[in-house]
Amino acid sequence: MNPLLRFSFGASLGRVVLRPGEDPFALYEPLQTEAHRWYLAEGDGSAGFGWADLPLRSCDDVLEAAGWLRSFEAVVQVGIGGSALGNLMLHQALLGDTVNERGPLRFYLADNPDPAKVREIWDRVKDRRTALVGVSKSGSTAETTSQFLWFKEQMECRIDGPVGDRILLVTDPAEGVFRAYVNQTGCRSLPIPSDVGGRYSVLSPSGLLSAAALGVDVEALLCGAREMRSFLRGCSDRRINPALRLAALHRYHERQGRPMAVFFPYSSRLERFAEWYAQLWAESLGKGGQGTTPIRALGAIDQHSQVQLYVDGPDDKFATFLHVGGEEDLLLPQVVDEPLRGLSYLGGRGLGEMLSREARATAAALASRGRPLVWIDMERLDARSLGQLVYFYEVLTAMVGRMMDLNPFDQPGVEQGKRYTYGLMGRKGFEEHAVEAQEWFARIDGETLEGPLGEDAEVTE
Ligand SMILES: O=P(O)(O)OC[C@H]1O[C@](O)(CO)[C@@H](O)[C@@H]1O
Repeated sequence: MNPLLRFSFGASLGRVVLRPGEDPFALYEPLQTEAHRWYLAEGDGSAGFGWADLPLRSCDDVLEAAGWLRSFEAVVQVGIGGSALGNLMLHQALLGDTVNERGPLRFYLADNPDPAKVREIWDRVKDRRTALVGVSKSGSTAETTSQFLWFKEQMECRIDGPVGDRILLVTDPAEGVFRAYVNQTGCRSLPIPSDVGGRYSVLSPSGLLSAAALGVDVEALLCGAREMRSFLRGCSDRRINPALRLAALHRYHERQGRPMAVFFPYSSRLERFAEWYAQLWAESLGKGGQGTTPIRALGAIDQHSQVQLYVDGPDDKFATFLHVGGEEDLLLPQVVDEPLRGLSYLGGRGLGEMLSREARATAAALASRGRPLVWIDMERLDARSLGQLVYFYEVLTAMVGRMMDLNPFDQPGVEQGKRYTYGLMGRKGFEEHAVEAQEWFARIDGETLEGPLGEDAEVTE
């Protein structure tokens, strides 16, 4: 078994109604076996499977470009979705939220095209020697390309010399506007391999570049991913392979009327991992009327927010607890002040010890109500173990998609919105989409209540 992650499935079935002799794992046996065969065959050559071999790719080009980025004082990365969430996830998990306060290189991610946010980033970097990194698999996403244009223009107005000397684009090797810009200007670039989709690209230069520039050991990250890859490929026993087991449980609980998949890490450093997971899960598996909704939770914060609903609300969720060990603990003092005597049970205990016990307590509370869950123990959180976890979730998601008989690598529902946006922004060739979007929106708008709320309304207590 893999050394850094341990999976416990014991309490995971919860209070489900089983017919005599029914075994949820047995129910899915043929699908599990087929999904594993499909994974080993790398999707039988179907598009989008390039992520599976990313851990085998050399990262020399990333390390070289990261060295170049470190010659700047600040980096602005424009990118969204899979071209942003992986970066934020790696930075938080391995460098902490205060990385900008510590390091000589400041990093800002311009994902949402919100003018206030963009202005704020610019105000922070405009007086520094700044590099502009554009990350986009397609090289055409409007949120990313628009911000690229804006930051490039600001930089052009402010610096001497060609702005291209400060630009690096991470994009498809052959297609898209970003690639055309690289070909035309000769600016620096790194590839996102053509058969790797955005949300599966964190182990490609898309996710690795900023992490390496800020000091993450990306070789250790890839090493962890390689370890998980060999483990999951080598273990075809569906009762031992944790990805196969968990895939069957996710399917089972969806079919049992639990359309929500809660991801509940007990570590502030994994809050963004939950966001990264949510995109991977939702975009890969929400198709054709199927799919479970990923819910981001954080221990212990959500004990004081969502847990009431998980324990006492409808039995419609399947939770994954992720417990992290090996962290530095902070010891609490013995309580001597008279008025604080009621807290003496905390004296001499650790904060980390408490967080860890709270994870157990919450999982136990759910189990006591028959709510299904799976428990993952991470021996410690470092680049290697995170590489294992990332790769595990990519394989799990892909295999669940295969068991659902859908394509886990496309996103037709998102593309519809993208086409409407292009149309509404006046992009040539998307005129019909603009008309269609306006027609649909008119129907939504048509339902607006007449008059501003409160003006004519009689308020009765
Ligand atoms: O990297 P790109 O091509 O700019 O895409 C950004 C994001 O947009 C999507 O295509 C749709 O949201 C995601 O899958 C992707 O991560």
